[in-house]
Amino acid sequence: MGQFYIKGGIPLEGELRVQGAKNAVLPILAATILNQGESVIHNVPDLKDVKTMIKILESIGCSIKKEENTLIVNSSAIHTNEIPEYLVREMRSSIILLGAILAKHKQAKFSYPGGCDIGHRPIDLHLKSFRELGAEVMESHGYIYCKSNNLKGTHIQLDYPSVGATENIMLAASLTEGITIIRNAAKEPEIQELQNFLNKMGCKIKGAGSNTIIIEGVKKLNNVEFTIMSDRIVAGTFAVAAAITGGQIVLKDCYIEHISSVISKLIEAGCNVYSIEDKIVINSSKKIKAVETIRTLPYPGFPTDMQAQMMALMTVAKGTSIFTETIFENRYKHVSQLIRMGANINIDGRIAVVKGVNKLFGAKVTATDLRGGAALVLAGLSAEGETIVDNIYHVDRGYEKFEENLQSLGASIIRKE
Ligand SMILES: CC(=O)N[C@H]1[C@@H](OP(=O)(O)OP(=O)(O)OC[C@H]2O[C@@H](n3ccc(=O)[nH]c3=O)[C@H](O)[C@@H]2O)O[C@H](CO)[C@@H](O)[C@@H]1O
Ligand SMILES: C=C(OP(=O)(O)O)C(=O)O
Repeated sequence: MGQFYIKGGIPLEGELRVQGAKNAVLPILAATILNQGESVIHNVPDLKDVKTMIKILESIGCSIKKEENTLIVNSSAIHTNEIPEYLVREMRSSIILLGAILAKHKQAKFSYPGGCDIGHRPIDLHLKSFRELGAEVMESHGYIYCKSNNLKGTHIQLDYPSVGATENIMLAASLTEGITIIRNAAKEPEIQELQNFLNKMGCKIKGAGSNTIIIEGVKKLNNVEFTIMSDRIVAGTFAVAAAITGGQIVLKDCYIEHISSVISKLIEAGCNVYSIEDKIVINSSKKIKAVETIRTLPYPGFPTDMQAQMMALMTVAKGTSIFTETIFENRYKHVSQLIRMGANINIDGRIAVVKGVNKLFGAKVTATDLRGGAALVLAGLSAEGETIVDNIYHVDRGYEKFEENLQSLGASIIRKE
């Protein structure tokens, strides 16, 4: 399953280019099946989830060429709308293919998606929206059966601004006759990125980034070439790595406005953070102050995908921080592992109270999910002695060359298979 061996206590220093965004590239890869032609996608991060998405696309008949960080997807010879169950179960994002397959192939059979164990993660909003668009959706024996001969543009009011449901509706509606309006849509930058990609392919979508998205269905799409934006969660993770080690780093090719909620907490914690063009500079003196409250919220609120990493930082801050995880009900699995390293954390339901300690101590810990695993690596970088993080395949879902990038900033971290 792989392990990281980390020797803590080295302040990180240097410059790093931030990888392409996982949560942008996955729905965009799903969207490549819409044009029945060629999509050239640059800045694709080399991640386990991307490899799974490639396998899924190949399993339905797409041909894919990889040239370094560029993928060329040809979707002209898709021969089935059934995706092998073991691939669907490998990651949550497989569900996004349902919207694309419905739009293009009018029929789909799917099992429920898998992914990290961070909560129940229902897909009721996705399925309700497909029904509102006119699809027949049936759930039986663990499978979802969808038929969509009569899709029609409509008004969809989401009960919650779900990222995945918003993306799925955009994909399903893009080739659907009429106008679809999504209200209470998710506003994440990855939604805007999907809109940019789809419009470059010939779709007519506007409003992404606001809570109302308007999709005018079109009949045919064209070939497309697109470059994936940088990953705001990876940028945030490295910013915290600098903060927790008392380091000074520069992150290149990223947009500070995408992580302003994280940056404002780092500034509150005593770090000096600013941006110059597409670079973010983070200076930390290691005298971290506790941030009183951290409440995860849909964008532009504090991202749930940064909660674990920020908690690792608060374990060594002066004072007490209170975390409220409002998005996923089971996203505190890293807490028991941080406690093994000497952290003082108490959980009551969705609240975690973190009392800062002077230092953490190296220990053998287990990654239980993607961001929780990254948080343990950050804790290890600051801890006294050696930390061994087990089950790092979780971390490989979202971080390209994680240990190599940390090494380039001076960290002592090696991978053992
Ligand atoms: C690949 C990707 O982009 N993943 C991101 C996406 O996940 P994902 O798209 O799964 O997240 P959602 O925004 O859909 O989920 C947010 C909340 O809504 C609930 N919900 C969602 C759909 C639904 O049909 N019913 C329902 O109740 C979920 O259980 C969760 O409590 O957004 C999350 C929230 O920012 C991030 O943590 C994930 O990294
Ligand atoms: C939870 C995450 O991803 P996914 O939705 O792909 O499980 C994440 O990126 O932190």
